[in-house]
Amino acid sequence: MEQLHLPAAQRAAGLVALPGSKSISNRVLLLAALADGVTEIDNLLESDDTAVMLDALRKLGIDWRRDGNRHVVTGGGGSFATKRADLFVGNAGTAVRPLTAALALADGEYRIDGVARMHERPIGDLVDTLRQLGARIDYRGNDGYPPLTIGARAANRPASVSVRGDVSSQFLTALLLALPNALAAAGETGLAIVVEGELISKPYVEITLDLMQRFGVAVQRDGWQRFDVPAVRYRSPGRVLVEGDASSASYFLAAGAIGGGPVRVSGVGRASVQGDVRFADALLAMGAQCRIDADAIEVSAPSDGRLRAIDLDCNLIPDAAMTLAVVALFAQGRTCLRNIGSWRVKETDRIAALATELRKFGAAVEEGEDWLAVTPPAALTPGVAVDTYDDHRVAMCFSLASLGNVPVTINDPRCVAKTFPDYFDHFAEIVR
Ligand SMILES: O=C(O)C1=C[C@@H](OP(=O)(O)O)[C@@H](O)[C@H](O)C1
Ligand SMILES: C=C(OP(=O)(O)O)C(=O)O
Repeated sequence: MEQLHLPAAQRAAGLVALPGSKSISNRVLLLAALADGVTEIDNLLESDDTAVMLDALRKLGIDWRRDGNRHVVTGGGGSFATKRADLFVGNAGTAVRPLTAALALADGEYRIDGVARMHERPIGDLVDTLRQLGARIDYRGNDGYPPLTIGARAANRPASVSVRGDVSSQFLTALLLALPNALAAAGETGLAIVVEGELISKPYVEITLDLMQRFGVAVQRDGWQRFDVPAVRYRSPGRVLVEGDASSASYFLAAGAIGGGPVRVSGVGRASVQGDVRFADALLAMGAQCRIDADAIEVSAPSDGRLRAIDLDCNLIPDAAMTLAVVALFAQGRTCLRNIGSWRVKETDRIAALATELRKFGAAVEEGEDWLAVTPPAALTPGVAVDTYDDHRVAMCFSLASLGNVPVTINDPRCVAKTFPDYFDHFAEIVR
C-alpha cells in the first residue's frame, strides 16, 4: 500500500488557483455533446471523474479534442452516432446518472458499469422514472444498482413523471439534462417532473438549471417540487469557462482558519453558481475571518485564534461539510453536522469512515443515521495513519489534521485523483 507522510505543521498561508469544478465540468461535457454546434471549454477539470465522462462520450461517437488548455467538443446535434457501446464510468456519480438518463432516452443498446463501489451506489429511483418514460433498463447485478443494460426506448408519452429527491439530487439532475433533447427528438411536447420527498443537495440542481439555460433551455419551476421541461434542442453557447471547484476550495480555506492564514483561493467567489461556496459561512460561524471577492475567497484564523464548535444543517453543502468534521478537531466544544444521510451512499459510508478516522486522533465521536458529532481531544494523537476508503474527500480533509502539529500518514493517497490529482502538492505549498 502506498502511503504519504505529511510532516507536522502549524501555519498555513498562501494562494491556490483552483482546478475546475467537477460538477460543472461533467455537466458541460454532456450538454456540449448533446448540443448543436461546437463548444470550447476552458478550465475543464482533469481528473478521474472527467476522464471517464470524456472516454464515454468518445465511445458514443462524440468528437472532442484538446487544444492547449481548452477542450473542444463538437455536439452530436441531439443524438449519439454510436448505437452500441460498453461504458465504464469508474465511481463518478456525475457520469453514471446523467449518462444513464441520456442513453435510456436514446435509441441504442448500451451497457454501463463502474468500480465495485459503484455497484453499491443507488440508481433505482432514476431507473424507475426512466421506465415511466418507456425506457428499457435491466439490472445486471443487484436490483437498484449498476451495472445496467440499456435498450432502445419504447414509445410512451406521459405528461408528467415523478422522481424521488431524498436519496440523491443527481437523479433529478440527470432527467433535467437528458429530457429537453430527447423530447424534441421524439416530437413530443414538454414534460413535468414532480419531485417526491424532500429534495436533498438542492444547490446542485441550481447548477444544472443554470448550465441548461446557458445552452438555451429554460426550465420553469414551482419551488423544488415541480419542474416543467420544454422539448427544445440544446444550442452551444460557443465558449464556456468552468469555475474553480468550490468543494476543493474547502480544504485550503479550512487550512487558513486552522493555521492562521490568510489562505486565498482563486477561481470561485461571490458570483459562483456552486452551493459549496457557502462553506465560507460555516467557517465564519466558527469564528474565522472570511472575505468573499468576485472571483476569490480568503480565510484567516479568528482574531483570538480560537475556533468555536457549531451545530449545522449541512444538507446544502454535503461535500464541503466533510471538511468541517476535521475542522472540528480544532474547535472548542462539540460540533454537530446534521442532515447528512446521503453521506452513507457516496464514495464510501462517509459517516462511518469519518467517525473511525476522527477517533484515531483522540476525538470523541457520536454518530446517528444522518448526523455526526465531534468533540476534540485536549491534544491530537501524533503519527496517525488515516485509512481513506478510496474516497478522495477522506484523504483531502484529513491532511488538515497535520496542522495540529502532528505528523499524519495518508494511506492510498492517490484516491484524490477522483477530483483533484495534485491536491497534496498544493497543500504542501501552503503549510509549514
Ligand atoms: O450533482 C452533482 O454534481 C453532485 C451532487 C451531490 O450529490 P447528491 O445529490 O447525491 O447529494 C454531490 O455530493 C456530488 O459530489 C456532486
Ligand atoms: C459524492 C461525490 O461524488 P459523485 O459525483 O461521484 O457523487 C463527491 O465528489 O464527493
